[in-house]
Amino acid sequence: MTDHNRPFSDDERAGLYRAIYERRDVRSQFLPDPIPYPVLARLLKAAHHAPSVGFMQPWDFVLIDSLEVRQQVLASFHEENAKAAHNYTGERQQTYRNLKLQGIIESPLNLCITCDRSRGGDHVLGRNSIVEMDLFSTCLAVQNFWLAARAEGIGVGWVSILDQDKLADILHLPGHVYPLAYLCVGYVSEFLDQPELETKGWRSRLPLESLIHHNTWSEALDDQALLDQFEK
Ligand SMILES: Cc1cc2c(cc1C)N(C[C@H](O)[C@H](O)[C@H](O)COP(=O)(O)O)c1[nH]c(=O)[nH]c(=O)c1N2
Repeated sequence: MTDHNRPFSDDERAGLYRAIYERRDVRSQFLPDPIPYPVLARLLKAAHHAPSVGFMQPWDFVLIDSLEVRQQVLASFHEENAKAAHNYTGERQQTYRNLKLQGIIESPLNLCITCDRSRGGDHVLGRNSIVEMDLFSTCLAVQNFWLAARAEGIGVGWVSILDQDKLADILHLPGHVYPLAYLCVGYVSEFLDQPELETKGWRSRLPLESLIHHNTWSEALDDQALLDQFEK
């Protein structure tokens, strides 16, 4: 057996699940400490090892530490967030307005993970029928980055309340490059034990049992032995 085929030890497995369960979207708890380059390099390498359709690797990583650039992005956030608040009324709108939904300036590093839709030419293996597969691949790079960051004690917050075209302009992205994820990145004072939207009463985690279907969408899972596992 080659070394990389060895089974995960209990500790290794526990570490992976810990990163998954204790990863958080961070917006309020950023510390200003810079991320050392060896650590940042490990995170980017983890992102770059995500799966991608046809091994397209459509991502690029735009590292943003300029205050001026971040202020421009923040201005777009404020504009879009003001519009978003109008989707709600009354108490719900007040709750929305009280949510902190970005840490663009407080985090020492912003990172835009982009998707180059033309990488690999016109015919990418596996993207023949469903052309969004490059976007989905880039999301997986985001998740790898996010989980690796959690294992390094670094928080990540995804900010999507932005005007996509303005963001592309601010970052000088060419037309074929899509700004897929705008992330705030930095060490944190703490990781919350639940999603902030849950603690603030916005929305709760759905029961997993209610999301599992059997063979087709219209049939709920009725395998009690499996359902019992989710109680544990
Ligand atoms: C594609 C996408 C886009 C966004 C997010 C996530 C994802 C996946 N999230 C974070 C989101 O609110 C958070 O993941 C959930 O509330 C669950 O919390 P945890 O990530 O488990 O802490 C997010 N959070 C925020 O404060 N502002 C935002 O604009 C966004 N946008």
